Amino acid sequence: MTQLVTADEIKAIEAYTINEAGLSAAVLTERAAMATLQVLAAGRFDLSNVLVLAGLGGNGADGVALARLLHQAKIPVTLQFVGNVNRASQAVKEQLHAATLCGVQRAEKSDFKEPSLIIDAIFGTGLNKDLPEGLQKMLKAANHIDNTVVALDLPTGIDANTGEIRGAALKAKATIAFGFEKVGCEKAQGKKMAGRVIPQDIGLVLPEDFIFSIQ
Ligand SMILES: NC(=O)C1=CN([C@@H]2O[C@H](COP(=O)(O)OP(=O)(O)OC[C@H]3O[C@@H](n4cnc5c(N)ncnc54)[C@H](O)[C@@H]3O)[C@@H](O)[C@H]2O)[C@@H](O)CC1
Ligand SMILES: [K+]
Repeated sequence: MTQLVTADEIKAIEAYTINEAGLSAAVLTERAAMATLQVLAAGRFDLSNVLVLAGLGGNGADGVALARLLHQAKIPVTLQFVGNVNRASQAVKEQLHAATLCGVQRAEKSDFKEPSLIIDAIFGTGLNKDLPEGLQKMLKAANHIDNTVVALDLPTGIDANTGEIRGAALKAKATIAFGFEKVGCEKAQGKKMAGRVIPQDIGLVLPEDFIFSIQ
C-alpha cells in the first residue's frame, strides 16, 4: 500500500528537502515535470495535442515546466494559464521565461474539445478555499466533455486532506502524485475525481524520525 500524506506533512517534507537538504524548489519542480513526462511517454495516453492548464502557484510551476519538457520532446503542447499571469508566483514566472525561450505555444482560451489530453496543473496541495466561481463553471463544463485529464499531484478542486470538492473539481483519468499520494485522493469525492493515482519519486528527503499520521 502506498504511503498517504496530509497537506501539512508534504509541506513539511518539501520544506525540509529545500531548507535542510539544500535541493531547491526548482529542482523539485523539474523532477516532478520529468517524472510526469516519463509516465505520459510510457504509451497509455494520446499525446497528439496536449493542453496544459496552469495555475499561478507551485502546481502551475510544475505544469509550465512540463509544457517545456513536452515541447522539447517534440510533443505538440499548448500552455494556457488559469488566472492572471501577472499575479503568478516567482516560480511560475521563472518557468514561463524558460518555456517562452524554448518556444512553448500559449493560448488564452480553449473550448476543451480539441486536445487529446489535458494536464491539470491549476491547483494542488495549496488549495485552501472554494474555487472562484468562474473557474468552477469552467471545470464543470470541462467535465461534460469526454477529454482525458491527467492531474498533477491532486485534481484541482479536491481538498488534499478531506477529499471534498471545493465548489467544483476537474475529473481526472489519472493523478500523478509527487513524492506521496495525498490522503484526499482516497477520501470522499477525491477517490472518484483522482482516477488512477500514480505516485512518483521526486527525490524528497524525509526528516529524521518523521512519523506519518496515516500508517
Ligand atoms: N513547494 C515545493 O517545493 C514543491 C511543490 N510542488 C507542487 O506545488 C504544489 C503546491 O504549491 P502551492 O503551495 O503553491 O499551492 P497551489 O499551487 O496548489 O496553489 C497556489 C496558491 O493559490 C492560493 N489559493 C488556494 N486556494 C485558492 C482558491 N480557492 N482560489 C484562489 N487561490 C487559491 C494559495 O495561496 C496557494 O498557495 C503541489 O501540489 C505540487 O504540485 C512540487 O513541485 C514539489 C515541490
Ligand atoms: K492539479
